[in-house]
Amino acid sequence: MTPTIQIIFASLSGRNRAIAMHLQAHLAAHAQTLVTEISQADAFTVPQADAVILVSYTYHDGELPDEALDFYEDLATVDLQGTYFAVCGSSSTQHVHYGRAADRLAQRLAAQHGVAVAPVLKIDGDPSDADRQRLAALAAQVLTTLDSGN
Ligand SMILES: Cc1cc2nc3c(=O)[nH]c(=O)nc-3n(C[C@H](O)[C@H](O)[C@H](O)COP(=O)(O)O)c2cc1C
Repeated sequence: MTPTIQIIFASLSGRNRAIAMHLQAHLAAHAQTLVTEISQADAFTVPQADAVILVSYTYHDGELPDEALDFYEDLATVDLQGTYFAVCGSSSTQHVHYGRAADRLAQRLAAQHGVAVAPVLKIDGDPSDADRQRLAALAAQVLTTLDSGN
């Protein structure tokens, strides 16, 4: 059966939106994909997908984006057993807490018993060609995991 993958992104200036679309482009031929901006995402429906990929920038002083807070809080009451996940995002090494929002999202997904398919993938600023390859590899890893898990 065709797996379903939800891609949820937070993006202020567009990098993480583009990353979400890039991931979708790699996944769409093999999975049913749904891309949602995080303030519009419903944490309670995440378990309906076979896998979820969160894509987020980091803001303030290593914090989650403001518009991600409701989703993050709601997630704390959701059982993600059997849901695979990956987290990635563009943030900036110019800041002390590089990409910490991505780490926090991954920790929350794991705390709710989601199954990580890969380590958090952090991108510094605009994705380079190498970063695009790492994103493609992440997408492939999600598909491989779903293929072997279903
Ligand atoms: C006010 C401000 C605070 C930021 N704080 C952090 C931070 O603490 N850690 C980090 O890794 N990046 C930080 N960033 C960098 C953003 O996460 C980075 O520019 C990211 O690529 C933005 O993604 P977007 O284009 O999807 O909005 C900050 C950026 C701004 C403008």
